[in-house]
Formats: sequence, C-alpha cells, structure tokens
Amino acid sequence: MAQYTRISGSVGLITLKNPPVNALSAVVRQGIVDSVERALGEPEVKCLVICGQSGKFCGGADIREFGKKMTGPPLIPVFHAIEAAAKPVVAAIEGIALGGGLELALGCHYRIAHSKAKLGLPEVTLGLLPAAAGSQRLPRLIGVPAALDLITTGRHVTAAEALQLGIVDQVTDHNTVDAAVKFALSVAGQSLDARRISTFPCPRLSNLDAVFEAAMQKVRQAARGAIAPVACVQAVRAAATLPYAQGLEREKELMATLFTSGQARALQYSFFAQRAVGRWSMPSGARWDTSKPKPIRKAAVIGLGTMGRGITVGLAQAGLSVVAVETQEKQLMEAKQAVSGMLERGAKKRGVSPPLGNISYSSNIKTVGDVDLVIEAVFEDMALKKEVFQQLSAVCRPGTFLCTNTSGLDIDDLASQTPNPELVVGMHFFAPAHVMKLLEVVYGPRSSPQAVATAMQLGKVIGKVSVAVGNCQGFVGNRMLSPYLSQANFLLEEGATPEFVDQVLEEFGFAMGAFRMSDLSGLDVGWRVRKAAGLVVPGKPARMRQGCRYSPLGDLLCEQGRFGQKTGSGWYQYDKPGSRVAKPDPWLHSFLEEYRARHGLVARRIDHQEVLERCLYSLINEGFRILEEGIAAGPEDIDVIYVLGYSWPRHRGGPMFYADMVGLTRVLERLEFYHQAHPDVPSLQPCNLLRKLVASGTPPIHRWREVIKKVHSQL
Ligand SMILES: CCC[C@H](O)CC(=O)SCCNC(=O)CCNC(=O)[C@H](O)C(C)(C)COP(=O)([O-])OP(=O)([O-])OC[C@H]1O[C@@H](n2cnc3c(N)ncnc32)[C@H](O)[C@@H]1OP(=O)([O-])[O-]
Repeated sequence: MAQYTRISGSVGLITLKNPPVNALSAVVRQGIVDSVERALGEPEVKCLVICGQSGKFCGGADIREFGKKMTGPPLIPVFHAIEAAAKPVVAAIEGIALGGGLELALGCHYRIAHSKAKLGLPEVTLGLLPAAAGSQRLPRLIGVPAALDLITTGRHVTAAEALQLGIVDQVTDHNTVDAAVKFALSVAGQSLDARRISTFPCPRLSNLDAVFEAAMQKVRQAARGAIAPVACVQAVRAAATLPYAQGLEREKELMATLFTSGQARALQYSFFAQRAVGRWSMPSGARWDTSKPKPIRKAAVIGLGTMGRGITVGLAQAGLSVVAVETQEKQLMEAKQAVSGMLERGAKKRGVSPPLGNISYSSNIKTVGDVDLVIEAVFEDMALKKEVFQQLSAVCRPGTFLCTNTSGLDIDDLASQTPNPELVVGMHFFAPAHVMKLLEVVYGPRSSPQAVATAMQLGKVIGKVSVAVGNCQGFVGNRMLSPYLSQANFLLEEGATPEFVDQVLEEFGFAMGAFRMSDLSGLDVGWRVRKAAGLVVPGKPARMRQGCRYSPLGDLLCEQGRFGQKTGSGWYQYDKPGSRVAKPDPWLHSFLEEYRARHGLVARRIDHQEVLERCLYSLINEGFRILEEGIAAGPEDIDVIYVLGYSWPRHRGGPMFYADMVGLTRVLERLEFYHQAHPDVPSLQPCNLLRKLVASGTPPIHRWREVIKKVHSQL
C-alpha cells in the first residue's frame, strides 16, 4: 500500500509500504494515485514527499506480478500525474531506487538521495527495458551516452555518482525524509516548468549516428544473443530522435516484444533461482531455516596457489581476519606480493583503503590454532589433501570447521582423516576466486547441518551465491560437464573440428566453446583426473574403457605437451605460451585425420543441430540424474551453478530451464535417438527421472520437485 500522512502542516508525505523492497504492486500503484489526488486536493498542502518504508525507496515493478493478469493503474499515467502536479513533488531516496523505483523518482520534480543509496535501471537484467518512461526521461535528464551506459548494463550507481550525473539534486548523510521535507518547503510555490523531465529536449549530439552504432556494436558483442540490450539501445535512440510522446510509443512497442519473450522468462526465473538457492535443504531434512550458522571472525587459508590467493583476498575484503599459510618460503613471498597487489587494485576501484592488515602470513601450519574455520586450498591431490587434514586435526582447536577447496574430490574420504567428520565440508570456488560469484558448498554424508549453514553463511558474507550440493565425483558442475566434453571429443572423432564445435556453442551463447574453454583451463587438469581414475593407459587400444566409448584425444594432446594456452598449444595454437588468441591449428587437423585413419573412422558431415543436441542434452541428462540422486535439491540449484560458474547464457536460464523450454518430450526423444546410434555411450541413455517427468505429463519446471519427491520416496 501507500500511506498518506501530513507533516509540518503543509507537506503531504506518501510512504510506499510493500515489504521487502516496496515494489510497485497494483495496490501500491493505486495507493500512490489516491494519495497524490488527496494531497493535491488539500489546500493546506504546499508540497509532497514520496518515500519508502524501512529505509528502502523502491525496488521497481513487482516482478511477481509479471505474467499474471494486469490489475490496478498502469505506471506511466501514475508518473505523469505526479509530474503534472502543480505542487512540487520530491522523492526521498533511501536504500534503493531501482527500475520502476527510479522511474517514479524521475516523474517527481526533485530527487534527494541518502549517501548510501543505490540507483539504477536494471530492467535489462530481467530481459526488459525501463518501460515506465525511464528510457525516455533518463536521456533527457543526463544525456544519451550516460543513459545508454546505465540502461544497457543495468548497473547500479552510488548516490555520489547519481549526483555527478545529474540524476539527483542533493545527497544527504542525515535523515533523507527530513532533508526532503525541508527541501520541498524551500521550493514550494516556485514554478515547476523547468522541472518536468518529459518536457526537456534530449541533449543534442553532433555524432548521434556514430554513438548509436558504437552502442549497438558493443551490446551485440557482449549480449551473446540476448535481445533486451539491443531493445534498450533502440529505446534510447527513440528518446534522442523523437518527440517524447512518440518515444513513449516506441518504448511501449519494444517492451511488448520483450515482455512475452522466452528470454525475459529465463532471466526472471534466474533472478528468483539465485535467491531460492539460499533456502537450501539436505536429503536428511536439514534446512536453511532450522540450521544455525556459527559466526566466523577468523579464518585460515592453507596453500597459496592461484585459488588460495583468490580466497584469501575474498575473505580479507569481507573484513575477516585471515591466516594465510604456505609452507614453501619462496611461494609464500610471491603470494604475499600477489595478494597485496590484488587487494590494492580492488580497493582503488572501490575508493577504499586496502585491508592489508587483515592478513597474517605464515609458513607454519601450527599458526591456525585459534581460527574458527580453515579453507584448505592445496594442489588437487587426494594424498596431499589427506596429509593436510591430518595436520589440521592436530593443530586446530576443537570445533574448528575444516573446509576443502576441491573441484571434485571425495569430501567424505577427506572427512575420514579427522576425528570430527561432521565439521568437514567442501567449498568449491571458481577461478578467479575473489571475482567469480559462484560457490558450491558440498556436504558429505557426515557433514553437520551447522557446518553447511556456516559455509553457506560465509559464502554470503564474502559476496558469493552459494549452492549446497551433495558429495559425488565432480559435484554438480563438473559432473555435468564431463558428458558434455566427452560428446565434444566424440564429435571430433566423427568428423567435426574444434572450431566448428566451439562456433556452434558460442552461437548458442556460451562465452567460450568446449575446446577454447579446455585450452583456457588447461588440458592437464582433466588428464590428471582421468589418470587417477585409471582411464589413461598408454599404449592400450584407445577407444573403449571399462566397457564404454572413450576418446583418448585429450590424453594424446597432453602426451605431446599440448596443455592449452599456458603451453602455447592445445586444441588451438597460440602465438606464445600464455597468449589468449586462439588460432586454428593445421597440425591438429592433420592429427585428427591420422587419428581417424588409424581407427578406421570415416569423417562425416556434422550439422549444428547434432553438435548442440549431443553436447547439451547429455549434460542435461546428467542434471536429471543429479536430481534423481538428490545431489541437488532442485533444478534451480543446477541452473544457478551453470549460469554463474560455467558461462551458460543467462538469457537461457540454465540447462534445466532450457530443457523445460525445449520440451522434455523432445529432449527425451533426441536422447533416445542418439543413444540408439551410440549404445556404448551411457550418458546418452535417458535417465529414469526424465522418463518419469515425461510420463507424468511434462509438468513445468516449478512442479518438477513433486515428481522428484515421488521418485525419492520409491527408492
Ligand atoms: C512497465 C514496468 C517497467 C519497469 O521499468 C519494470 C521494472 O521495474 S522491473 C524491476 C526492476 N527492479 C529490479 O530489477 C530490482 C530487483 N531486485 C534487486 O536487484 C534486489 O532484490 C535488491 C537490490 C532490490 C535487494 O537485494 P537484497 O537486499 O540482496 O535482497 P534480495 O535480492 O534477496 O531480495 C529480497 C526479496 O525481495 C524480492 N524482490 C526484490 N526485488 C523485487 C521486485 N522488484 N519485485 C518483487 N520482489 C522483489 C526478492 O525476490 C527477495 O524475495 P525472497 O522471497 O526473500 O527471496
């Protein structure tokens, strides 16, 4: 609702009340209309202030109402009524003014913001554009280039930047409503002619075409097939070239296409999925709301390689005290320098001082005796990790949580090295660990709910989106990646090139195809894992392992020292080791030809559809197996992992959402088709849960959990 009160006798105060973010629901919109009407009708009222309760101005349109039948007054006339008012209306912006929230503020005559407020038009991140006149008013207020930046990226700006850009008129460190009331009284009675943004001409640009061409090129490159950023540029162009009323029409037209698009559905699903994963549960019944985390003030990181350094930076930036341990003196010195550099660069960007004092460095593991939680981040080698866990058990005080940063090793095996396996959890960070948003929190069969709750809470404190998953080889992300990469390799055996496979996957929206990604992360990583699993047997007839089809192509490249970017060659060639520009490699093409000839394989023409279906559906099939086994609690968990950790295009929601969009019947049919053609590839055999979902009438994704529950209860 919107509450109307009178203060100081002559100020009408409208307070938006719709927790948690005062979104503009139908009731709130109606409340604003009624309150404005009332204030304008009261002769004693000289001016109005609009604010939001609980220190939040407004989080925009109510996303939960999207896709439902529209009720209540539409936003545009509500904002026009405010702008047309004969009494000054001041927005008192505390906390947030996002999307429709900022558009509401732009409809007001003046804007006062608290210094800690964040403002922005993030509609593009939901597959939309600021269609309550935001795309038309913002360029008129701050000019085309700045408006293009804000609207196409959706980034939030601080109050200080908003003031500099001219979005707000004043910033205060004190009570914002008081400041707004004072300000409103000071301008009461003055002419409002120069305050109605919709009447402003859009600031002229001499190089208008060039600016829009460049903007369009930039968004097309960054968007990887997303349509909303393109529509945002078109809407701003309308503001720059058309009278306001016509610009609004164009904004409406563009929004109509976006609003009902699959991409908007996917992005909005992704928004809610990212929030839903915080409400984790374990098969034991332990849940986020019944398990209390322990506060972590001091943590230790063991092993200061690339991952350990990133984790140390993340912890220190979040204000924790960190003991950073590296037993090799030389490595310790290098790490100290690297970590300090990362902290300094990060602090410079944020305009704060680097938290260098939060970290103490040591080459002695005994210095971690008084910490609340340890994150072991040594080399991905089970024997080494076990040794470290034994040492930690001896030096840590009772009750210390022991976490391991691993991308797939058995958490329970490690836990068995300690007298308190209930305190052990996996924390799978993604490189670079201080930048990537994703954290897989992996619980073993003996991890306590409190250990999981503590790791999840720590993830939140350091700014990660944490997803709780069960213990299995590769956890969720890497386990699903394995059949995807296998298919990519099989396609090479059958006649494709790395360039073609990557092109198809990149056109789908991945930042990098399977082979460019392998080259970046290093082919030796998977080689080590396959060696440990006994799959790499030099000299053994190559293409079957343990009764299943196996491609040794990656192993053969590794045997040649081709580990990817770091060695200057892998699936592609590079100018020099460490270079990032991948070039097709004639050596690799003849290597593939010789390989096929040696194994009696005849190259055939492979089309886009086959590449996409085999790579993606095998990955999706593994996702269904993960759900069936209870390793992930729901499809949202998998989708968040893929969008945040594996560059799955956000506008496609994630692999499980994509399967829902394609249609489960279709996914099942195609898997059956490919499995028939490749009976020695078990990952193409449709899993039981997928069959069950299809048999139960292909329910939409938000109802899969009901079927999953039934499958679990039958186990
Ligand atoms: C014609 C229309 C044109 C118009 O231009 C379109 C728009 O305005 S599009 C909108 C443009 N606006 C945006 O894109 C802003 C989207 N919102 C955000 O970016 C963040 O939520 C915010 C920064 C506000 C708070 O971050 P934080 O402090 O980390 O907190 P949190 O993120 O965990 O959220 C807490 C709870 O609030 C919920 N909720 C949030 N927003 C909305 C909403 N608009 N609606 C409904 N619910 C919303 C959220 O689901 C969660 O619920 P739950 O049940 O507890 O899981």
